[in-house]
Amino acid sequence: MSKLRIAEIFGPTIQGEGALIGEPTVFVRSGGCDYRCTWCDSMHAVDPVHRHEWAAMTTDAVWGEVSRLSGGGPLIVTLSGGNPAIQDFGPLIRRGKRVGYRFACETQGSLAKLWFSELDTLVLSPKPPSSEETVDWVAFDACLEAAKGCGKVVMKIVIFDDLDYGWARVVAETYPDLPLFLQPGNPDVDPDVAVDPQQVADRLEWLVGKVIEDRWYTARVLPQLHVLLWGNKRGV
Ligand SMILES: C[S@@+](CC[C@H](N)C(=O)[O-])C[C@H]1O[C@@H](n2cnc3c(N)ncnc32)[C@H](O)[C@@H]1O
Ligand SMILES: Nc1nc2[nH]cc(C(=O)O)c2c(=O)[nH]1
Ligand code: SF4
Ligand SMILES: [Mg+2]
Repeated sequence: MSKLRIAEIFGPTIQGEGALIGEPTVFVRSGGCDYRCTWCDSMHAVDPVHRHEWAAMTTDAVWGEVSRLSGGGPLIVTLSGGNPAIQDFGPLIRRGKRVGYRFACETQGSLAKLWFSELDTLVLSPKPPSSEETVDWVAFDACLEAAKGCGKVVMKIVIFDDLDYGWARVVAETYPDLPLFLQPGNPDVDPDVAVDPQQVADRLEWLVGKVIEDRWYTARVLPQLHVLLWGNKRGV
């Protein structure tokens, strides 16, 4: 049986971002990503220099760890990374759903997978200009197509500056049916550097101000709750 490359499995903690904010969840963070966002807060799951820290695990082993951490659950399992869409999480989703677990996945929308249709929530997070990545919208649309049958699909856009904000406005107009979540970018991605809560609040206030000024009433603006609580610490 082929193995999954796993950077870390942790929780239960709360989902700190987006549509499921505040909900208890166990994270399965896969290793490897087809992007290199300048401000990625999870480079330990992206850069192959960390490959030796990633474990090759069978679906059964991943499931065993999720089950142990959640004390038998059920709860919602969040697949993140890196880009989880590089790998086949279908068997894990089916294993968990048999016993009442639900599954969410965070991905940038660059690779479509058939197993998206088996998720409860798919979070697509196309990357704005500040990431220095370029979105392949054909691939993004293929993700939407693959997700047909999934409970719900939402879009979450990270905003660092005015350019990102303007970009997000255009993207939102292109995808009016996707519930939209905006989150301010966190420039402090070093896990050993403390995050200043006042700066987090200032960035949030800046973004809220812009959304309200523009009467952009379909956008929901949220902070990264885990960053407020724990900074960029790993495993929370
Ligand atoms: C680490 S990514 C992993 C999943 C997938 N590769 C993606 O980017 O959607 C998880 C989420 O964190 C967001 N993120 C990453 N770095 C961030 C930062 N410095 N500030 C705010 N959000 C960030 C991403 O945009 C994405 O929504
Ligand atoms: N608590 C918590 N919430 C999160 N939401 C998205 C995360 C991610 O890195 O994908 C994340 C994370 O790493 N921790
Ligand atoms: S796509 Fe996600 S995991 Fe990959 S580099 Fe960008 S933020 Fe990091
Ligand atoms: Mg994160």
